[in-house]
Amino acid sequence: MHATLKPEASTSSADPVLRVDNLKAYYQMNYFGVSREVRAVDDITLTIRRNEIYGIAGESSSGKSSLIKTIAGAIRPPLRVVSGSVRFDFDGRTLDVYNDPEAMKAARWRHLSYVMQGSMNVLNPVRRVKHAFHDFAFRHMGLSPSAFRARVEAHLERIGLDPQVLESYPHQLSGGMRQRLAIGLATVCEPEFIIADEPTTALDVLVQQDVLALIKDVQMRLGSSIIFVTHDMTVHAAIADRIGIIYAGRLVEEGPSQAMFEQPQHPYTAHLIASLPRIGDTTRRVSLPGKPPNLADPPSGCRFHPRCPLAIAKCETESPPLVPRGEGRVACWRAGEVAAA
Ligand SMILES: Nc1ncnc2c1ncn2[C@@H]1O[C@H](COP(=O)(O)OP(=O)(O)OP(=O)(O)O)[C@@H](O)[C@H]1O
Repeated sequence: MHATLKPEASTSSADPVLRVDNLKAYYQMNYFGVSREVRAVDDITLTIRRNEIYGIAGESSSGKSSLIKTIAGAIRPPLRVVSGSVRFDFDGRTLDVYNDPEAMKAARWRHLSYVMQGSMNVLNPVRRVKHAFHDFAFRHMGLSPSAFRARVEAHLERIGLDPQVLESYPHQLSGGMRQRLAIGLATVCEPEFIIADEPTTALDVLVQQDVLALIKDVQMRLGSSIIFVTHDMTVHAAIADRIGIIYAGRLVEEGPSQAMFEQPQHPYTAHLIASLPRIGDTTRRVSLPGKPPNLADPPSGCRFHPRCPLAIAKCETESPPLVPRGEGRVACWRAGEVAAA
């Protein structure tokens, strides 16, 4: 076991392991000589505690993947960090993702791992699965080749895979097995922090349940923190301790999942919850009018106001700050008037 990877005795589960402060990350675009900025991550501040599963929700193009890539330090042009910071606390030391590239490189896989969107397809189709484990994890574990193989085999067994899969080629495995392997790869070094982008989206419902149970199990066993993205609120309900709701590049609500499902504070969250199908309820789900805004030219004031059933004049001109409310935070001038879904 990596004794140094575990939180020190003096740390408690209330300590933040990730602090994101006033983070802005924009796509710098150039169309026929005209430059534009797509404000995909626009002034996000959040913290994640040890042993916590934090879900990020929001509709397509709201900026979820851009946020999570920026947190993972996995951005490439045209996306760039404009301001703000992303800091992890590993083993009592602060890792400043955008100011310490060497420490970031050393932390990858060992302290911090990233299951990117479509990661079940990252396995090289012409190489046996064992090579992926070797390429990603061997140098971080400080083990002899035979001890490393034994460790990987034990890990695969724990996550419900026959160690024989190491000798397979990716095309010989089902989508669910490949997604399990992607999670296996991300967790074999027992990282303190796991970042996952849509880890279950491409899977059918039964396999999805299986993979969710696996993520939860790995998190409980390792005591890791997880931040994950999905647009699927039922997945958040199943595994997230807290949820952050993103709308047009901004965090508009955050809180413990149960409280959020019982009493959403933002009209957009109320809509996301109300649009979920319910067993036995045959009434039509109401869809939200309009489209998500263009992030190169977002609406003034509250970005949700053109689609909001509660909007008043102030919402068009003044952007509501994200302020504490109940057990979480919300950015809405009319938060007290949002009806439970
Ligand atoms: N490579 C890119 N170049 C320019 N703009 C981009 C790029 N990737 C994403 N965007 C824009 O950034 C904004 C946020 O996109 P992002 O993919 O982060 O949203 P998302 O919430 O993860 O969506 P989805 O659920 O569909 O993956 C969108 O307006 C999108 O068009």
